[in-house]
Amino acid sequence: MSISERIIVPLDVASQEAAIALIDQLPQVTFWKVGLELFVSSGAPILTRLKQRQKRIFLDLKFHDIPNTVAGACAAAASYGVDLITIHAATGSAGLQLAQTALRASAEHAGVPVPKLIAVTLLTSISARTLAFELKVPLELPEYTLEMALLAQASGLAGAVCSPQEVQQLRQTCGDEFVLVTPGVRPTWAEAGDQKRIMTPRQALEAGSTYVVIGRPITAAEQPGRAFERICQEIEDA
Ligand SMILES: O=C(O)c1cc(=O)[nH]c(=O)n1[C@@H]1O[C@H](COP(=O)(O)O)[C@@H](O)[C@H]1O
Repeated sequence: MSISERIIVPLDVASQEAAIALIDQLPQVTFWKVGLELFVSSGAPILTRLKQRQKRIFLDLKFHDIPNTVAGACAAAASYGVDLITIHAATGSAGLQLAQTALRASAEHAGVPVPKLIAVTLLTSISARTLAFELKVPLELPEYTLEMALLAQASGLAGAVCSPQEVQQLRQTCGDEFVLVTPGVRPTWAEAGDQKRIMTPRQALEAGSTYVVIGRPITAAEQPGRAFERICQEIEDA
């Protein structure tokens, strides 16, 4: 995989028109993420538009519900023929297992490749302080994310989403085949914004990320194409 193929760019915009404009502005991006904002506002047609352009798709709807409901949602998502789908690890093993089984059956029935189901361990906007004092989780943050990744792996999932700060530990424990996707990635010249547990793209890939998700440093740049190229160059110069 080339460096540019390991960068997933989110289409965090509110309309299909805005999404298409961004896709056409960044022809060098091969892997796009469709998240809650765009999918809720525009629905599935954006997936068809991406496929027409031979793009890979990360359908990031972060499912979190009872087992029967997440399984149904994963089955529906899998039938679109996307590459990656997210679910919260906190759904628990019964839901994760049922979702994985339903997703596989649905993809096979639709005759599309089976998407990789990956579990969000802990959102990258959550700090150690918030985990302890708001969410009342009695584990240290690195231990909690590792436990969530192991739960996902034991439930048959293909990978996990974590911050770059935990990715090295997860890579060492979960092995080379486990897909690790890290948002919360910021070049030194970009603002952190609401992300709390950040690293640079190069550090994240060196620490073991399979893919990095980089949004606003690219999409909010004056020249998104140049920002994307600059990030690729900074990784390659390492
Ligand atoms: O699942 C995700 O992609 C995700 C998980 C997470 O823990 N943190 C996180 O930021 N994301 C997504 O990654 C993207 C990050 O965007 P930027 O902060 O603009 O780079 C957003 O689309 C988030 O929805």
